[in-house]
Amino acid sequence: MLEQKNKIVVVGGGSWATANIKMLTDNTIEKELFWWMRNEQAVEHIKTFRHNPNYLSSVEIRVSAGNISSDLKILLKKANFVLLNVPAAFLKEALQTITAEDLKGKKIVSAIKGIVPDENLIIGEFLNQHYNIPFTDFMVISGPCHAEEVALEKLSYLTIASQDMTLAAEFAGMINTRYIKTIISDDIYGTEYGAVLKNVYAIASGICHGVGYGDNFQSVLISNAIRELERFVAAVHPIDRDIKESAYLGDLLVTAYSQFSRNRTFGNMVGKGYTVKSAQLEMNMIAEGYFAVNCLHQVNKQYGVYMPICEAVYAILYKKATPVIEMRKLAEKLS
Ligand SMILES: NC(=O)C1=CN([C@@H]2O[C@H](COP(=O)(O)OP(=O)(O)OC[C@H]3O[C@@H](n4cnc5c(N)ncnc54)[C@H](O)[C@@H]3O)[C@@H](O)[C@H]2O)C=CC1
Ligand SMILES: O=C(CO)COP(=O)(O)O
Repeated sequence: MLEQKNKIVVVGGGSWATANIKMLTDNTIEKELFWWMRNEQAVEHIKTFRHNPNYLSSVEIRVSAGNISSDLKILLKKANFVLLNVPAAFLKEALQTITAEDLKGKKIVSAIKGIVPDENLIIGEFLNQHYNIPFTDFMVISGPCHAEEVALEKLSYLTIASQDMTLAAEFAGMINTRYIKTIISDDIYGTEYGAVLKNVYAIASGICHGVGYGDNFQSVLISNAIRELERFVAAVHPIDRDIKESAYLGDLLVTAYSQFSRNRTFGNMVGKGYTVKSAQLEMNMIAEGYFAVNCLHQVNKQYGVYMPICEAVYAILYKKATPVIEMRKLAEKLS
């Protein structure tokens, strides 16, 4: 039997949350949306003016004013789907007022492309270990898709991954629109880790650009990056997958080359000589790869995968290695 109306709470107030709200409201399947963000001022602004003041401000928000709140616990009581959209580094903080009981029985979708710091866990693992979410109730939404292009209704493809493919198809049906096509997959580990890694490679791409390498070198860097990504996901979750699919290669390409990429922009600043702190302050947006590369460095101690690009980015961001020297050393290892 069809469950009444789907009720979805979107968690997070940044660009991707705003873009997801747009997709969900442009999609014609009947549903009720709730939106949580921590910033009270932004909540009041959106209720009054129907636009997010801080991110993707051009998007008209069509969520009932009464359904937008900074109280997550209350919103969760009304929802059967939860779409997580805060950067991984702030996920614990965002969920600090709730318990496993508040999420019990709900279907959780992660749109986060990061690793929870300190825990060194991807989102599915984190929710499973800390909130008892069964993997069969968990989905990942990923793929090459910048929020800014969603705002412009540029044709984009998203992959919904879940161990329960029927559930993935159900959620895909709730977000596809004229400009969003959906693909479903059962590879939650590869989809999550692939998205985490491509952010680090986009930082590497930005650093290279910042220190003066051209398109010729960038293409060699990225072709090495997809092989590094493939080695790592094969070590963590060895299943038969085609790394050329858009959730893996496509997402790497868009993030490494797009003008909209936060990770590439951040890397470019670091390559040009900004300190990590000053680049972060200047951006007002989050480059997930900065946090992820530290976590990956720890996680890979267990797997021992050869990851020269990740190690170069780690050395630059966490060990104060000089970008130009580190990139020269990396260039010797690429083929
Ligand atoms: N923006 C995009 O095009 C896409 C983003 N994603 C993923 O979506 C997730 C959310 O990223 P975006 O919406 O892009 O973020 P954003 O960079 O647009 O916005 C930053 C977000 O972080 C929050 N934030 C900043 N500092 C904070 C703090 N100290 N404590 C708590 N929260 C804080 C802000 O409230 C805001 O929600 C990330 O994992 C990202 O990788 C995935 C696909 C596309
Ligand atoms: O994941 C993204 C595009 O698919 C967004 O990447 P950035 O966070 O680097 O902007």
